[in-house]
Amino acid sequence: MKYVSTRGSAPVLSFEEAMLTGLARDGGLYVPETIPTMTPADIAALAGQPYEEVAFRVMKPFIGDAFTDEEFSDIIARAYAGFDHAARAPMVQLGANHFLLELFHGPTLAFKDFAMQLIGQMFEAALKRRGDRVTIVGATSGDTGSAAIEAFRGLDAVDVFILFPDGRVSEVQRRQMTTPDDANVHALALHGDFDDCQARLKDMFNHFEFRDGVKLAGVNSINWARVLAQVVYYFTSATALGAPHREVSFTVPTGNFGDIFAGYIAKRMGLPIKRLVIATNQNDILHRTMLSGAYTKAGVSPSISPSMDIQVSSNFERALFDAYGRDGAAVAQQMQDLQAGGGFTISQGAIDRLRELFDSGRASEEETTATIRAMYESTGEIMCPHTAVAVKVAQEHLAGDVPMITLSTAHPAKFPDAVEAAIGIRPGLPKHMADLYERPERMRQVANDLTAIETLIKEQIAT
Ligand SMILES: Cc1ncc(COP(=O)(O)O)c(C=O)c1O
Ligand SMILES: N[C@@H](CCOP(=O)(O)O)C(=O)O
Repeated sequence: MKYVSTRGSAPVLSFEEAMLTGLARDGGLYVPETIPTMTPADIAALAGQPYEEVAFRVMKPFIGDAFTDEEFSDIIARAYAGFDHAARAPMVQLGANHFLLELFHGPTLAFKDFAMQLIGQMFEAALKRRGDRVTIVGATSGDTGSAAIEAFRGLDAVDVFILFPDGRVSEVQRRQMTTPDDANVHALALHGDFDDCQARLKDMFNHFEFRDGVKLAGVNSINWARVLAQVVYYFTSATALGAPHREVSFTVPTGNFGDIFAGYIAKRMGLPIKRLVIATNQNDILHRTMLSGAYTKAGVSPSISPSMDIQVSSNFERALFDAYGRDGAAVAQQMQDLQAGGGFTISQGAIDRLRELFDSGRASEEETTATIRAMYESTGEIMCPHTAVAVKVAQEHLAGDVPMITLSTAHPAKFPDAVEAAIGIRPGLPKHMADLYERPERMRQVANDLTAIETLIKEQIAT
């Protein structure tokens, strides 16, 4: 399996090279050259299998010969051993034909653990074999950072630097990033928003002298392996509800478009997904784009679902690449327009193709709070604000007898203020994090300035 860049002019790589490379050298994102498919019989055979077995069968065609079957099985087993639910991604029913897919049973209580625990294991195995070490830099609006730190802390072959927007993540998210005391972990509070963090990260990848000097690697959904790991739970949940004999739809709380893009890949692989619904908070650039065909940046306004406070949605580029018939030059032009002028207009053909696949909706702050309250009152379910955004949008897209699966992306205890404001109950942290508020914090403030960030990283690596 080979990987190509969405901008069409970077080297074609193997799975392992793409995983260790992160951003393509032309500024694009790696995607598989072709999408492997599964037959209805292959999909039917997944029903009732353990999560780990489904993960192996779904991901194996994408990884080529990066790992032997035995190595890959062991990697998967280790990745999910720390989850606190035997099903890994269990479902609960919210109402007639509406299901919640709980993706917060990993160590840091968000869906990011599904991919990050796996790529932590894959990086370790690949770097050991190569006798190499890398510098991982990540950008986070709260959950990617904590999951990355948990997955890579204490490893000899990596230093991890996480840029988070100062004051714009929840206290639990911040403490998850600032309290680990491992010497290879560095939490950097950047003076800006998540888009600034992600833009500086991409600047670092595009600054080849720095990139090559520190052997930069990425664990954001820039990294194809992150997206791949997230494809698996679309299969486990859909087959549990009758796929491939029955179509299902998904609503996904969306920011950087990685999670919903994983659903798109599942569909391309043959999973009978009827609709993929993009759910945004008040930072609704993706919903506006689907309505108008114009991707136009507005300022980020902080919300009670802070992990989705994003305006430059990285993986949308991967969807555009396919919508433009894999024309890398067309994508490169649109990305240049975004950088230079703050937006671009999608061609009629490409937006039509996107609308064939995706629906969209938004939830305001008030609607998010009202949904947390209504769901608690009607089902007893306590949900995080990101999940509530998606539930509100999903309710607008319930259609007849097609089951709707809404992704529940974080544990409510990561956002206790928003939950308490809605229902008067402050969700408690699980046992392994019970002393989070007592642990000492360690972080560095950093300006939204490429040179300042690169200098800090180089200094830390040298010590
Ligand atoms: C809790 C939560 N929900 C939803 C999202 C949005 O996911 P994506 O960025 O893959 O669209 C994020 C951030 O990625 C998140 O942390
Ligand atoms: N919401 C994310 C933002 C980064 O997304 P990623 O999937 O590209 O890593 C976060 O919580 O950090």
